[in-house]
Amino acid sequence: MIKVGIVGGTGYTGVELLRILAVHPEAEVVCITSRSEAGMPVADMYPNLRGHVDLAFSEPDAGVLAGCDLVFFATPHGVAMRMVPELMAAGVRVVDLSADFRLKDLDTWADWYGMAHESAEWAEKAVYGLPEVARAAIRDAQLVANPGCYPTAVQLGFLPLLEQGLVNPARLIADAKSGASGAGRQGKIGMLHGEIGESFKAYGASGHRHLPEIRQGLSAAAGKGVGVTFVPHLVPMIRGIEATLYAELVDVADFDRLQSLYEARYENEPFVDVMPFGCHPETRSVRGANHCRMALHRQENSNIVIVSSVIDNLVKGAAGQAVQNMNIMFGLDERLGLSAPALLP
Ligand SMILES: NC(=O)C1=CN([C@@H]2O[C@H](COP(=O)(O)OP(=O)(O)OC[C@H]3O[C@@H](n4cnc5c(N)ncnc54)[C@H](OP(=O)(O)O)[C@@H]3O)[C@@H](O)[C@H]2O)C=CC1
Ligand SMILES: CC(=O)N[C@@H](CCC(=O)OP(=O)(O)O)C(=O)O
Repeated sequence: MIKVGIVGGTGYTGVELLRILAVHPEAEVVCITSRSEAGMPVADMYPNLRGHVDLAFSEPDAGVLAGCDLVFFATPHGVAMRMVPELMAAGVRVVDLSADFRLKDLDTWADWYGMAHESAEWAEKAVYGLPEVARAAIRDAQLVANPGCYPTAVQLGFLPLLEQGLVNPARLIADAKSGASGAGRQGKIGMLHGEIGESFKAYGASGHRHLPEIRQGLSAAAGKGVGVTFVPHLVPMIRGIEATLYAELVDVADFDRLQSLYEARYENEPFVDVMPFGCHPETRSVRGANHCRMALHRQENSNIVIVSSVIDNLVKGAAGQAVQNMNIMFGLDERLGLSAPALLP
């Protein structure tokens, strides 16, 4: 059994980790932290876990965490970078769900996250944990930076086009929409039901912290710098991200082979589903599941390829992908604990 600790257990990604790990045959959660709720039984806060999780929340304790085989950080940015070096020294493996170790350029990180990075050594050594790109490196990593939710949907949708050099890398557009759970559980007026219900808006159009992360991943896939326009939107649903992606095909004759290219690229990926050409994947088809479901389109007589990519932001966009990474790191079947299909309706 893998002894697992979770730092930041009261947030949405923390409780999603618990939901998945509660039925994982090879992992046992031995500690789950919350400073504000220390002492409270987890199942009192989250009754869906009654009968599955007997633990109570506890204060983060470096000694207890150092006794784990793997620690997940489900904390706001700025927390993991301060605690990880000690865990690394103790030989613990870490999957960080926050953005602390995702960017390799630490000046860019500091600009977007509003603080200086405090662990340059581990930012360099961390492996960016998108399994569909970095499976071999994840297997050997001590520290995995779990990708952001929007970056997961956007990168998986664009990757085959960029890896094959089929599109103009300077003009990529990602028009993405997220449910409200993407903003976490802490109270904010802008996230109240009365504020977001029956409404729909763009935000971060002039720049969002996921833009450098998307640019970093897509540039690596293209083997050169890319130009991306990324605009996130907030939609009045709880879970889910839909990213509509646009790219200019260099040679329109390539439209004939795009579908088979995508199918071949993701043929052996247990969590990426390429639907038939022209389908419109729905977020509800991945709700609660670790899948990214996508489909390709061509708009009449144009050279624009459109990819629609959907994920559950809390699963493939966070906790599910984190458990997928844990499975890879420990040499387990990647699908362990993650095989449940989506909830419908
Ligand atoms: N929501 C989403 O869809 C996604 C979120 N993420 C990322 O995952 C991380 C967690 O997100 P989410 O679950 O939404 O966040 P929440 O804000 O809902 O929860 C944060 C958790 O971290 C704990 N925490 C806060 N500050 C500290 C601290 N200084 N030391 C220790 N624990 C602390 C909180 O408990 P307490 O204060 O009681 O200790 C709480 O349990 C974030 O970095 C987020 O950006 C990534 C992908 C998707
Ligand atoms: C709807 C909403 O507010 N979404 C969040 C992104 C989700 C998230 O938590 O970002 P990470 O994946 O980087 O942790 C935002 O726009 O900041």
